[in-house]
Amino acid sequence: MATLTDAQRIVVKIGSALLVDRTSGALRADWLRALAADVAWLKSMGKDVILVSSGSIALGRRVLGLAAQELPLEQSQAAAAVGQIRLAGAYEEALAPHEITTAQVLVTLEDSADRRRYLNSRATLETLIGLGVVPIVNENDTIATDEIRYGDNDRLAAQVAVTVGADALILLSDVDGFYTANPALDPTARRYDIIDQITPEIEAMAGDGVSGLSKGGMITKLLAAKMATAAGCAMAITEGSPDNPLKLLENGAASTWFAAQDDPQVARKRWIAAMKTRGVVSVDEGAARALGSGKSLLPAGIRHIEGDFGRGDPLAILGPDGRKLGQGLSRYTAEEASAIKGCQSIEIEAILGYAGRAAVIHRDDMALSP
Ligand SMILES: Nc1ncnc2c1ncn2[C@@H]1O[C@H](COP(=O)(O)OP(=O)(O)O)[C@@H](O)[C@H]1O
Ligand SMILES: N[C@@H](CCC(=O)OP(=O)(O)O)C(=O)O
Repeated sequence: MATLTDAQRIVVKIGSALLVDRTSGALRADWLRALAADVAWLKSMGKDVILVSSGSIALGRRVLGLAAQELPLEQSQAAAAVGQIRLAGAYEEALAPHEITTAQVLVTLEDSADRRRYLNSRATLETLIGLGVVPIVNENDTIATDEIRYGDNDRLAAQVAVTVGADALILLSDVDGFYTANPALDPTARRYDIIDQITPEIEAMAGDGVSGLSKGGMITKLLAAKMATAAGCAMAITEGSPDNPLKLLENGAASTWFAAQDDPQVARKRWIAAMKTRGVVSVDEGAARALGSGKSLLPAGIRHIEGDFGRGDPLAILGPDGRKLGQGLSRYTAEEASAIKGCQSIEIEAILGYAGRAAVIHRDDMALSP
């Protein structure tokens, strides 16, 4: 079974019901302080931690004095705008005593559907993580309308986990795992310790949530599990409400783990290899050798560029003899790539007029042919 200490990059999703007291609507500050201690413990082991936290609507509705039932879209957007400041502030305050810097990252469904925006958000998250920051991610509820929103943070958290190549996704919930039926309604329901495959039988066991503050229930958690595990990220559901839920999970607290189907890197490369290419980049002998030994493609090794492609589009990579070496995602447009081909990376800024990335195709975005 997967464990937290085995994972190097961990995404933790915190549901509204954990962060906000159900009756008073107030922030559960003591619980959050204990969670911050868990995050500090993981960071002290050299792990990368990304938090995906719900709670902006629940916090904001209390401040605005809005009713406890389902709000019309405009009101929930207003509540999110008010609550998100408090939400991010609360994490900053809780993690500061551990000398952990936080960053607020608000995303919408479109940020992952549009490849360019996806790559940009990936680069930002990667930079933050590299600087030791703990990103606090939520959906940008204030601007996301129904057609363009996830609406639940389970799938959003899975998307973040896939985007950053995490190897563990932990959903802290109000239930300690996945049961044969909704345990709130069926006292005979039994919990699974581990689920290797999400079969139609498993899917049929997932029901809605009943907490009133949350969205999605088990249905969105299973969708999240499918996304994460297919991309090589193991996922756990565990009860989040006791203090220090991550330490408890590591010490064997009840949970359900969904097994990763693949290594995250392998899954990502398979995804890239299956894309329809939008252009061609032909490279010289030296670059072909460099790619073969796992390096990124630098402008210096590029001979020709073909096609009309944008940043993030997939390109076929051809060797000097015209043989296809593989394919990868371009970090430049066709126009930019043509302008910098054959040049040293250090010259990019002078040629384009702005500082770009050193590689035209980064090795993480490249799948070489077998
Ligand atoms: N098969 C199942 N196993 C466990 N919980 C289930 C199942 N089907 C439905 N549920 C419900 O899903 C709830 C968890 O989802 P949700 O209320 O959305 O919480 P969260 O705030 O963590 O997103 C549980 O409390 C339970 O009522
Ligand atoms: N983005 C919304 C939360 C949506 C959501 O998924 O809520 P939950 O089921 O509590 O994780 C918010 O911050 O209020």
